[in-house]
Formats: sequence, C-alpha cells, structure tokens
Amino acid sequence: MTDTTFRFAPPRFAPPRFAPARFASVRFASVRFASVRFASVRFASVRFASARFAPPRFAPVPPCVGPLRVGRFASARFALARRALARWALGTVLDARVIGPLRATTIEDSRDHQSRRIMTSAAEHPALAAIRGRLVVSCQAYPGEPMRDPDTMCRVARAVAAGGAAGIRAQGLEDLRRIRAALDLPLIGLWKDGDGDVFITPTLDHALAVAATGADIVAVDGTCRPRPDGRTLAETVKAVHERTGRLVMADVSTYEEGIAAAEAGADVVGTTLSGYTAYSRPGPGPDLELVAGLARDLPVPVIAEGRVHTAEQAAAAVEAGAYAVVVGTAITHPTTITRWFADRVTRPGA
Ligand SMILES: CC(=O)N[C@H](C=O)[C@@H](O)[C@H](O)[C@H](O)COP(=O)(O)O
Repeated sequence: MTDTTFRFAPPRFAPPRFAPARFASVRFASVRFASVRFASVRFASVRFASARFAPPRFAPVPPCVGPLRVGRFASARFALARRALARWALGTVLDARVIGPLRATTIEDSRDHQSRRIMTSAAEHPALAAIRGRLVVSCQAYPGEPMRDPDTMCRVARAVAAGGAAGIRAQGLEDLRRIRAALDLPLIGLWKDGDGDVFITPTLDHALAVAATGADIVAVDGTCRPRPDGRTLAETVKAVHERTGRLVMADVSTYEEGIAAAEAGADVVGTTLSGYTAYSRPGPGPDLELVAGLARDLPVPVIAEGRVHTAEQAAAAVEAGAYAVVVGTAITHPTTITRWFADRVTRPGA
C-alpha cells in the first residue's frame, strides 16, 4: 500500500460566501486507481477545522458504496463525503490523505481557478493537458453540403492544425477515422444522428462507435432530455469509461445541466448546446455567462463552444475561465462565413 498525501494550495480567489478552512483533511482508504484519472475510493474519515466548523470535529464517514472520482463530488454517495469534496473543489480543503496504491503524486496547483479544481497535472489526461488554454477547431459539414466528405474534412483538419489548432472536434465515424489517421492532435469525436431533440452522440452505441474510431474524447449530448436508448447520462458515461477508457465531454445548454453532467461523471463539460435547446438562451455570440458560471463552480474542465465567431470572443471565453475554446463555423464553414460578408456588402434591394 502506498501512502500518498495530496496537498491543495489555498485558494487565491475563494468565493466570499465560503470562509476558507484553516485545516481540513480527508482521509481515504482503499484507493484503487483504475486508470491514471479514475479511482475507486472508500472514505475513512473526514476532518474539518475552520471558521465554519468550529470547534474542529472529526466526522466518521461510512464507506462509499461504489466508485468515486477523486477531486469530484460527483458520485460520492454520502452527504458528508460530498461536502468534503465540494470544499476541495472550492479550494478550501488544504490537505487530503490518500492511502492506497496510487499513481498520482503531490499536487501544488493554484495557478487559476479552473486549474485549481482539476485533479492533478499527473492525473490530467494528456488529451486534456494538450488543449489547456488553447484553441480546438471543429471541422464539420452538414448533410447535403459540398464539403460533407471525409477526405475534405480531413484536409480541413490538417489545414487548421497547420494554423495552430491544438485539437480537433469532428463528426461522423469516417471523418473521425480519417482525421485520427492523419493527425496526432487530441480529437473530440461525436456522431450526429437521428431526428429527435437529442442528436449529438445520442446513445451508448453511438458513443462506443465514436470511441472505436480512436477519438480521445467522446462528445455526447449532456442535456437533461431523455436519451433515445433510455439510458441516463451517468449510465452512458460509466459504460464509456469502463468499456473504452475514453474521456467523455458532455455538451450542455444550461448551468444546471453542466452541474448535473459533472455529477454524472463527465470528464469535460462544453457549453455547446446553449441556445440550441427549447429552454436555453439563444444569442448572437457565445454564452460567456454560462462559461463563467460553470468554470467557477465545476471541478472539471469547461470548454467554451458555440457561436465563438471572433478571436476577441475566443480570448474572452478564456478570460471567463474556459479551459479551452472550440470554434467551428467561423473557421471551417465557408458557406456561413461567405453569407456574413455577402449580407454586409450587398445593398438592400440589390
Ligand atoms: C449545436 C450543434 O449542433 N453544434 C455542433 C456540435 O458539434 C456543431 O454544429 C458546431 O459547429 C460546433 O458546436 C461549434 O460551434 P460553432 O460552429 O458555433 O463555432
């Protein structure tokens, strides 16, 4: 058994409503890392000593039933355990002791409020580390369009890679296979299918097929709407993790969906669907308020995606706390870009 201590740096930007803990420790026992990033944990005890938990008290926590991601409040089954992790996510847990065979090592990370919440650089998946603070380009053409062709999309992906894209997001199994074979960059894969409301990688079967193309991250619909195969998001994420080891990006449309997606175990949350569900905010530009809210409150990376049309908006998304920014239309969809220009140039009535 290894005995590893995680140290979390105190928050630089502690939300004012939470008095930072003077000391808090979370003892985990029987930690089993299934992969670099995931762990099954049983809580032994949680100890708090802070302005809010005075006098210091030791609270025994019943063992967690089932897996828990270290650093998340996601699947903790017990309120106290969840609160401990929530406090960790807020940066107020200063010390956590993990006992068990562990591959991750010491954490010293307080660079910014998103990175503070991400588990550890050692445990951060390489595909995520490679896009951190960078641009991902979505290369997609729509049914019936002239560029709807895997070879063309692969060329587009190579072109944006040459321009500095740190990652690619793409749609459709054949597009993904071609792009995977041609490029070494992190690949976010999805499969748009069906004519229902839920169309971004709508079922587990779709997700498994996307994973089989070699995509590093499988993007799925992460909204609260029922999925065509009747599975919950949590069941889908769990199955993708267990059967493929791939990361899951949940495309959401609201703050509540982002929180629920993280709790369901999604590794990454994207604001992709904001404005594209009946109940979310449509707007001409990116939903930076959503980006900022989720980046502030989630312990997982938040990717800004959707209607980022200018370099300034992309920079603003990073400023708002986005872990990475995905831009599609403004870079890879010439029909729309042309229309933007044509509409401005063409005189009314011409
Ligand atoms: C809503 C939906 O179906 N979004 C899709 C998701 O993969 C794509 O059609 C978008 O192009 C992508 O999200 C990037 O966004 P934008 O093209 O706005 O930069």
